[in-house]
Amino acid sequence: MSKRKPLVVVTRRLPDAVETRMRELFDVRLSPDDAAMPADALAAALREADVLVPTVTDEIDAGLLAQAGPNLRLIANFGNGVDHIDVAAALERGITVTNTPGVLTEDTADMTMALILAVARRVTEGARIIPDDDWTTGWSPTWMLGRRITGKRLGIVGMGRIGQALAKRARAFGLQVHYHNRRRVPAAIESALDATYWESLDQMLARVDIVSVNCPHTPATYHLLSARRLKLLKPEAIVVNTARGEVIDENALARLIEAGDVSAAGLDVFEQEPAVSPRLVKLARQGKVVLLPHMGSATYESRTDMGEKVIINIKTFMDGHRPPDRILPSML
Ligand SMILES: O=CC(=O)O
Repeated sequence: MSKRKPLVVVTRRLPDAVETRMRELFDVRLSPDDAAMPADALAAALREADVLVPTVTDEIDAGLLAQAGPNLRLIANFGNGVDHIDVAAALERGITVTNTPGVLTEDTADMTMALILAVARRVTEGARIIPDDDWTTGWSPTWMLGRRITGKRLGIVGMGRIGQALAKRARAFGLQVHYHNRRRVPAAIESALDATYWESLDQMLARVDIVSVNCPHTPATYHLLSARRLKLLKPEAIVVNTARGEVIDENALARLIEAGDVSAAGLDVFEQEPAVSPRLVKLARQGKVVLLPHMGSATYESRTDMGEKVIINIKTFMDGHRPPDRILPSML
């Protein structure tokens, strides 16, 4: 009697090469239309699948996990952040959860640097002027002035892989690197990055010109940049976030920018994606914030490599071994 092949259900379209490989390796059900999976379809997938491959757009909470079928053994997330999955509830049910770390580090750090430059030098605002036929006066000594970044202080909140990759880029741009992290990074890394550690996030925030959020969203980092902490920033400070919207109190940030207490922001992530606060959208129209639709890892290379990581995690798991990118309780 032939053994049933495990069913792998994928919630969104993945790069062609990844889908082709999955078809070769697994009994796979791919997304026909790339729409975010509605909750009832997600529940049905959890009931049927042996392996679920979700993305950040799938909210997998304890209630949904309670409906999982007995076959569901692995949730192989396509993406680094797993804050959309109740991992503790999954682990309690004996379901392994994996992610795709490492392969999107450089691209996300690039996008963070791009946002810093875009905000400080008004790149997106400037880029609209010619297509909108608004360049009537020609070059002017006092028009479209931004802020120099060379010599300024960058405060990185979360000095993991992406934070460190950002620090390298920032050094090349002549920024002074400061950071806050749960744990101080090893001295060799700190000295290679010429980075100054701040045990107190509050103290760092009061001293930096640019703050970049590069930590995961966990219960401990929810609204880490709270209204109180954002108020510690200098009025000319720029806030950048390519991690998760929930780490910043988005409404408080919008209020402070409206009041001129914080200068500007570059955000790639939001608290209620894909909905974005109308206040932030208004500020974007006024050129005070740059908003990107969650594009940090959006390169062909990252997305293909993420898919390969998902495949390796599934394959290793199916072969009876521990997949390399398991989320452990200590990471939650
Ligand atoms: O946001 C994207 C990811 O977590 O990989």
